[in-house]
Amino acid sequence: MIEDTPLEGVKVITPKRHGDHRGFFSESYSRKALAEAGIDVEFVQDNHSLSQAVGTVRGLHFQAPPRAQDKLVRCGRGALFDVAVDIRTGSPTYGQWFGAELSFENGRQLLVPAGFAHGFMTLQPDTEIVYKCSDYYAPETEGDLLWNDADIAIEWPDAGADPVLSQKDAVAATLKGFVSPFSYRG
Ligand SMILES: Cc1cn([C@H]2C[C@H](O)[C@@H](COP(=O)(O)OP(=O)(O)O[C@H]3O[C@H](C)C(=O)[C@H](O)[C@H]3O)O2)c(=O)[nH]c1=O
Repeated sequence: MIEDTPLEGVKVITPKRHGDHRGFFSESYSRKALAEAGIDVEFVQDNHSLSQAVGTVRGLHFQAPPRAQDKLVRCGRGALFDVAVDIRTGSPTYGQWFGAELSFENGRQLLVPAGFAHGFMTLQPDTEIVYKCSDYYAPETEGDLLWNDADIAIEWPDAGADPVLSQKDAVAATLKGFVSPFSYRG
């Protein structure tokens, strides 16, 4: 199932699970199935990270053009609140966010297109995130925005009362004064 969200191009994707007495089987990614739904992205790199503490926040991150990344995000173990923020200058939803709980249990995935910052907060210990990227890691093009920026005003779950952050994320830029490398092509 592929569901639209209020942000153009951000989709919630829930692949079918075939359950039986052993457990389940799911095609967690099919380029053909996505293309048939009008989502034609060539992913080239898979990322996998483990966050041990509940309330770990990673983000809000992006890579700037020409190394911008589309991401297809899922939760391999545990649960997390995954967020996309529209940072395309001129977009009618600039600065707006969409979030969804992704978990091993619900099998839900979030498609975060290039032009959107991405971040998440873990909701269970030892949560693993697995995501496909449409371009390779290019640290020289990385940008970030503060996870709790007052103007973006993401309604994070309570688990983030005392978040675990990287040093980089703790001092990320605010939306005020941010000059986006992305422009909206309506
Ligand atoms: C992103 C990345 C990182 N690394 C290395 C660089 C560091 O030595 C180590 C940790 O990197 P970082 O602290 O940037 O990892 P996260 O904080 O999880 O960053 C990611 O978190 C948010 C949610 C994202 O969507 C991005 O994919 C990415 O920015 O992995 C690599 O070798 N390749 C990579 O593609």
